[in-house]
Amino acid sequence: MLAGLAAFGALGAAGCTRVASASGRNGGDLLERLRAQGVVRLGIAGEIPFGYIDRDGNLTGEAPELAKVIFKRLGVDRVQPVPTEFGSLIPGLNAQQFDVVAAGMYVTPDRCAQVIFADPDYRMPDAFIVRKGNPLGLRTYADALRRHAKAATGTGYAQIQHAVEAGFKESDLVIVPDQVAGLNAVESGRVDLFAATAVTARLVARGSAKAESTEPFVALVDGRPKADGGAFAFRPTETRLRDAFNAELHKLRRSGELYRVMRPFGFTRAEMTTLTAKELCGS
Ligand SMILES: CC1=N[C@H](C(=O)O)[C@@H](O)CN1
Repeated sequence: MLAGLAAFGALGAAGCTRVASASGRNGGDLLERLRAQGVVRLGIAGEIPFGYIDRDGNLTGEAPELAKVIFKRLGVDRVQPVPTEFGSLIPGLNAQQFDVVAAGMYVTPDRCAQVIFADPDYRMPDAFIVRKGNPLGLRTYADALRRHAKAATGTGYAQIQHAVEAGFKESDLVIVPDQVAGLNAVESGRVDLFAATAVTARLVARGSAKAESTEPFVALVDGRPKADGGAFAFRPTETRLRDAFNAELHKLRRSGELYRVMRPFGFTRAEMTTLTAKELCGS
């Protein structure tokens, strides 16, 4: 199920851009349009297990699989991937390159100023990829700061903020395109750690002879543990689509099907959550 990630570069979505209809801009009828088209375009970031293309060329991951179930219930039969870098997901969504972000994106106040989120479908701590044996003993951002570790994370990742909250200067962080580049940077010794979601770190380091993932840990904000939950993101005008999506998500959660969809991707009951987007947006 967790088959390898097809190589993604920073694929643009050229050719996918289209001009929003007036009603699309004011949030009127995207759901109706998607129903008529029979297809919804999902922005993904090539990250196992969240959203990726498997070795057979098929779109999968917790978010696309959930999207398939939910959009079918909403009357949209097909999903179509639009791969891009994680840091390009919000700009791509707002530039109409795809209809929804299906990449397990954390709901953060900064992002809530740019997009609207469904409620989180999972919660997750961070972890590091470090050299085998963890020679610097890096278990948290505070450890990494104390040990003057060279820290890396991915473009646009929430972990940039987590590291900065712990005292790192943003300009001292090495920002790489994705988790595969992060693993390579650790393996080659260019950096001491790559910070990611715990499940990303675990899965990308699995099988590496030179690197391993640390135990999961919760990032701190203002000295307090930070709750991180990942969700689908929509353009700010698309409240009707977001609300319809949310209603189906809640039904799946209540019936236990949400967990059944997510479990094959390495999620456990500990990662299921009742956090809301509103709570995580801070409003
Ligand atoms: C699924 C995911 N979440 C984090 C974020 O939302 O920034 C980053 O670690 C990138 N990948």
